[in-house]
Amino acid sequence: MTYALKSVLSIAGSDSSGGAGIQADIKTIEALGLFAQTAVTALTAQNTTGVAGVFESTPEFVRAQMDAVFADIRPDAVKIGMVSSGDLVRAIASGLRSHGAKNVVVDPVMVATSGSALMGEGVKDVLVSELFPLARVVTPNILEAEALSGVSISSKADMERAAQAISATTPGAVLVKGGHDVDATRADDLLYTEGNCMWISGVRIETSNTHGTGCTLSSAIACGLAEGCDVEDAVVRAKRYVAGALAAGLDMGQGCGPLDHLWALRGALETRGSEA
Ligand SMILES: Nc1ncnc2c1ncn2[C@@H]1O[C@H](COP(=O)(O)OP(=O)(O)O)[C@@H](O)[C@H]1O
Ligand SMILES: Cc1ncc(COP(=O)(O)O)c(N)n1
Repeated sequence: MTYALKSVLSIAGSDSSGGAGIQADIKTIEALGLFAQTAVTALTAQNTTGVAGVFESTPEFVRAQMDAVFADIRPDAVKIGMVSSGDLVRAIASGLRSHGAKNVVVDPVMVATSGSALMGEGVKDVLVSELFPLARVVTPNILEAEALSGVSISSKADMERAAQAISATTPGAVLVKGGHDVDATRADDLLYTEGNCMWISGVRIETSNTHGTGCTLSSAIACGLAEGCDVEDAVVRAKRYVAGALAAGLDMGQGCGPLDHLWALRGALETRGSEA
């Protein structure tokens, strides 16, 4: 018997430490049973404590990767992560348009969990004008939502105001993620679609090992969309997957450590790890 899988293309940066970026995306997509393809926008020299260097791909070479992917195994959804320059954003937008890409999830990655900047000055405006119009979902965290909306966020009402402002820049849904600060016991995310606010609730898991949560969430959302879920279902399922990966208790590295992307399969694997 032969078979095919639904495929998700991740257009994002490589994280040498394996917890975020392209590496998180591939692990997530494959763990959820889909087929991962990639277009690498940059290499980062990074670990759980910070980013030591960034080596950007050229816009032409990102486009060449996209063309190669779309010409053969056509992706059912596309996730966009770290894009560090305006020229890269423009090349990606042009590629998405000419291939008629569907189910585009844009994660407007600006700063790594460790605090290092991943986006150049002025790139935010190009991201908004070029990529947001093509998105089915955009997924800013609190800091990114503040930068995109100009609303300073310290409450759930502020998250709603920011989402409303951002939604003026995209035909897609806006998911403002609640992983940072607003509530000490909850990690509730706000999904803003066509003028409606819906809270996707989550209990805050007590851990500092959150490197790659946003990358993991956005690629899991892309998986749901690739499988034909509506946006709400895709977000609910993705949030459940991230919560499991955080709650698993993986503890590695000296800073904000990675999640366990294979948490749901761990019992079936021969390698079960050892106590940290
Ligand atoms: N400590 C936590 N417990 C439970 N869920 C979390 C926690 N931290 C983040 N999340 C969830 O992970 C996802 C990514 O959120 P966030 O960490 O805000 O994004 P980013 O990685 O882009 O900063 C969201 O669904 C958020 O609610
Ligand atoms: C290459 C790359 N892309 C994205 C992130 C953001 O990670 P997070 O999901 O923790 O916000 C990262 N640290 N490195």
